[in-house]
Amino acid sequence: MATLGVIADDLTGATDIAIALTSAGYRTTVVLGDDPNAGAVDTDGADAVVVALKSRTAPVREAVADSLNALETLRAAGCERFYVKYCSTFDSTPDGNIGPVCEAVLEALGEPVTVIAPAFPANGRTVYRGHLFVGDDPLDESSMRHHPLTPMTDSSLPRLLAPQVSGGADDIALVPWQVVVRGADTVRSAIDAAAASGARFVVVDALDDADLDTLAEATDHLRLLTGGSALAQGLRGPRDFGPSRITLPEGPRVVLAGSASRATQGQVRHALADGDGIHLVPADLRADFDGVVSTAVERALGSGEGPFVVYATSAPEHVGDTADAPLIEDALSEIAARLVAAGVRALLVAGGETSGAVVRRLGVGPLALGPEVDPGVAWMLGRKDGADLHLMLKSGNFGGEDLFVRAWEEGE
Ligand SMILES: Nc1ncnc2c1ncn2[C@@H]1O[C@H](COP(=O)(O)OP(=O)(O)O)[C@@H](O)[C@H]1O
Ligand SMILES: O=C(O)[C@@H](O)C(=O)COP(=O)(O)O
Repeated sequence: MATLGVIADDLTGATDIAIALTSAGYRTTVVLGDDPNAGAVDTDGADAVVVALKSRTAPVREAVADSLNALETLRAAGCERFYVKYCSTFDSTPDGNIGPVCEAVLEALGEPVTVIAPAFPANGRTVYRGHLFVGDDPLDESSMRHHPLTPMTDSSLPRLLAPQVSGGADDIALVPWQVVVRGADTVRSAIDAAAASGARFVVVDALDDADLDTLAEATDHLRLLTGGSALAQGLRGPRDFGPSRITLPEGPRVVLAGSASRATQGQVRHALADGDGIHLVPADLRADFDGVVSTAVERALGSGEGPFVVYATSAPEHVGDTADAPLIEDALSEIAARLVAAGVRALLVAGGETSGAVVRRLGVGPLALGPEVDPGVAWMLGRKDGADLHLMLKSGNFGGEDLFVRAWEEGE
């Protein structure tokens, strides 16, 4: 029976935390939240189950309902401890749903307090004095300021959270780094003291993995944790896994990049220098959706050794009207479906929303985790029409610049 249940707000986030949990010693299964069979998925033998939602940009009411449904699925699978996984860049405007989802899950569990811990040091996300940094920059000065769906204009986690929870600023406390370095017992006392004075959401600073290990130990009495994936690395699972291996099938090396994030833009440019690709332009899709999709599929199927990249964005000026986002997601999903129907058995998809759209269109069942290629990025193995399907679902901002080339060399 699984003991840890994770509610992840997007599919790449689900992959990311599945990687962290596996390295922490949990046998982990990822199920899609809107898979009609999700409730019946066989999670026997799993130590952790991750339900992947597509709720990051959903309206509050819908995100809360989906998250509470996921909680029920996890409880039915035998989970006793829970984790709400959101993005390490805390993608959530004042109308965002991170606060409402955390509050709803906390209340459904009848628990008094949880922590807010988006830090992911290996990918440059750190929290100091409650401010979230991306590399050298506060969140609101990073490329997240211009994200097409969740532009971030503040870096203070307490300030971002206050309008989203019912108790406002009084519901939120901060455990600063100066307390974190004093060790797990001190952090546990600080969290309990914050709860005793009425706070239900405790933001905890973290500059490196050691700080997150301290936090994981300090919170082993809490039934609900919330954060990015890196806090999960500090949890202690029951197993010790060796490195996992895969053999990628022969065939075109197709990358479907819907992400407009800076890391993806660099990866697209790097891959185009080594391979070939096609730029999806919303106006062209509106004029002749089927024609554009057919051309992309034909060219991808005929591509050679290098990666073939179908991309919506390779430069900041490509990011257009956010109203075009669903059109691009539809086009990339349709291209994926036609490629798989034509026999392609490995696809790399960049972007959380994009990955969610593609995987739902493909109708892939539960995903098993393969080797980690970069922090938070791994090949996953699903089944489609009775055959294996390898998927790399990459968070927009993750991965080295050569990832779209290197990913395919992993299983050679
Ligand atoms: N040129 C563009 N114009 C409008 N929307 C775009 C463009 N390029 C990408 N998008 C949309 O932006 C969103 C990017 O989100 P996502 O896939 O989650 O990437 P990330 O992981 O980088 O956040 C997708 O919905 C995608 O369709
Ligand atoms: O925590 C993270 O940064 C990732 O797991 C994640 O959720 C990234 O989301 P996308 O950038 O939308 O892929």
